[in-house]
Amino acid sequence: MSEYDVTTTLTRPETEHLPHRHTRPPATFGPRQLVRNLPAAARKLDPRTMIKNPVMFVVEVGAAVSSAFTVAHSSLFGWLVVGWLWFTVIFANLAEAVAEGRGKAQADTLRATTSETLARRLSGDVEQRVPSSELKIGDRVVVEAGQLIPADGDVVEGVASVDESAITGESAPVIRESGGDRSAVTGGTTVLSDRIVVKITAEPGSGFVDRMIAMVEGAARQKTPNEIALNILLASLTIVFLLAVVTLQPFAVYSGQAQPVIVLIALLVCLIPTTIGALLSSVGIAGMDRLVQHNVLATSGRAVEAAGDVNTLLLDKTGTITFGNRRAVALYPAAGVSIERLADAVQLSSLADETPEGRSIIDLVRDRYALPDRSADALPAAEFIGFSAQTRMSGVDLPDGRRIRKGAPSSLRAWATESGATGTSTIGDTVATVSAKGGTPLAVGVAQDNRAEVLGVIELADVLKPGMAERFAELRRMGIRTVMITGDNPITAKAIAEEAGVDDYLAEATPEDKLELIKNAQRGGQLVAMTGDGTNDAPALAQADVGVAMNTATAAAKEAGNMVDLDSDPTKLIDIVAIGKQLLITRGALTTFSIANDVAKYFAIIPAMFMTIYPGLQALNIMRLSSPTSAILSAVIFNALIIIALIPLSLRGVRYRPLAPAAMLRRNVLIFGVGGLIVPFIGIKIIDLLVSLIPGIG
Ligand SMILES: Nc1ncnc2c1ncn2[C@@H]1O[C@H](COP(=O)(O)OP(=O)(O)OP(=O)(O)O)[C@@H](O)[C@H]1O
Ligand SMILES: [K+]
Ligand SMILES: [Mg+2]
Repeated sequence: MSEYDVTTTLTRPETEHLPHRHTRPPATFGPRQLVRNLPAAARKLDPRTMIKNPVMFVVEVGAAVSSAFTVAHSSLFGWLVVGWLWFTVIFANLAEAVAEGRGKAQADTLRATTSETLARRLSGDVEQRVPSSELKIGDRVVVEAGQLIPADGDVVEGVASVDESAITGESAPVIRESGGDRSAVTGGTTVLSDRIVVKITAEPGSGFVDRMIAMVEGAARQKTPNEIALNILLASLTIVFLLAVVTLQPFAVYSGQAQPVIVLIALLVCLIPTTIGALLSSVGIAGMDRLVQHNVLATSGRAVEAAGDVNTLLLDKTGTITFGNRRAVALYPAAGVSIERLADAVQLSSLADETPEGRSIIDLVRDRYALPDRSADALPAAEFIGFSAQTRMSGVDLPDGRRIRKGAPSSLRAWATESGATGTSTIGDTVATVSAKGGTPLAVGVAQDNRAEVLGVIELADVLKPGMAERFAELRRMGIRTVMITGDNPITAKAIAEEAGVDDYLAEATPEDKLELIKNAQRGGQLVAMTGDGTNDAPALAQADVGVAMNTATAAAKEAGNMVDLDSDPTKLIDIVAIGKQLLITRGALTTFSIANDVAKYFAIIPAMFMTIYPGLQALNIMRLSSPTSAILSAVIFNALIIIALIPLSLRGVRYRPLAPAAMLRRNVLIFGVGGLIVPFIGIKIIDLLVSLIPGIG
């Protein structure tokens, strides 16, 4: 094996890829937020909005009926109950409004990037200045240093460094270039150097940032299947309690003490699961919001929940585990082939290869082998074959009948054999050596008149992002298996997999293989997360339960996934999983608390309510509440205040600890179940002591 060039220096990896733990400061929560969001909470009183939350809708109807009843039979007790019933509804709306309000602040910052600019649209080679709002999909625009990119698109010409801090909050510039997996640019970001031509892929107003705004504002939020199921359960409980309260009345009538409507309504509101009914949606919104703080944008609440239960993580190699700027660093001719002949073939095969790999090959050949500077235009009759992830090859068919190809060694060998190559290839050793150090070998071959020959190998080098091994170990501790999937050959895959510390790898994977792997895992009951950046990852990103596209990814990949990591850090999944788990635990804890709470209220107030009718119940009245009216009013007040008291928990989430699920469950049932049973007794008693001081109540 001969080695000609190992001195080519690697381009410095982009800082954008470094897995830094970028977090935005969490929004603070205090009484001021509550007051500021009161108007928004009041707007939500519209019954058409309320009906989406059946439990709180029942409370609103109850409050309205009580109001009418109290107008007819005015009493201090009546007006106090009516007031607190309306507070209950408003507090629930406040929880949601506060959660949404935090997103609005994010949205305002983002909206600043969507301002109108003058775009330099190309028609043919002529430049026209048009307002960015008039751009259409498919338009090509020129953007130069210092200018704003007018809308989302793909770079089709040139390389530039771009300042994306407006959306990522990260000030280090990123490289965007045509051809590869780093071609996508976002409207509202600024070109810092050079000149690029961008082909618009989204109409202004429906681009990435616009979708981000809709997401963080909650406008695009839909209830997840879990939330819908829980809502159905809560609605059913509400009906059960409604029946229970209604059937109380015949007993009361029988004993000559028919209860006023307002008392029955108050009792009903106390018994139905208002706590979780009020906080359910803010828990979901807060989960999304916590992701934004970690620089992750989720487009589906369902994905956030699924993240909490993920047990397999698939990762693309190039651009995800490695930096993704694979550069050609050396050429190795096969035995009996001169370096000049190899270099010439390599150049011809790459003249029209617009991938970053292809361009780096041209740079290498020109810099190191001083070949005559050919351009694709100088070979008008040549037919260039672009790279595809399916063929794993690219090349050229020349007018003289020669067909040159370069590509993954296995694909190239198959092509060479098909094209008439005889004898064994002499590049095996080189392929093995390059692969063993984690590089990507590309084999080069030529075919003419039923004869084909393998000419040598190009070495592409790529660098692992730092800190991968420790973070994959952390994922392992969380019970998540990591699998690297790559289009690269098995030896390269093995070398990188070992260095990165993933549990398993799949090499020579086509986009279909990636998709199939995910479907198989899902059939086996696994919940699968996938991170990737390439257009060839898009089908897999779409199929995965949690599809996280790197921010550096192509538009297709970003579109297909249900999350985008603005930091392009594949190990961000650790945070995503923790946030998902926290969301599930918080919701479970609040549901447990809410139901335990309601049961306790039943036993706290029923004896007090009926003690004058059935003096025997006095024995059960362990709380010694001062009077039936005081008992009922206290329970209603407690029921409303507990919502306000738990808003911070619903926004912040229950503290997540990496415990086994069973231990976690036990812990939560204990704290929130038992807590939910005890707290009302104490709370209602204290409120009763205060309320009984009011003349006419006690
Ligand atoms: N420009 C190119 N011309 C010819 N062959 C290429 C070119 N770029 C890559 N290849 C070959 O095709 C294989 C698949 O490349 P691709 O970028 O699709 O990988 P992938 O499936 O995205 O996996 P990963 O990104 O994890 O490496 C590479 O391993 C390489 O052998
Ligand atoms: K309740
Ligand atoms: Mg890729």
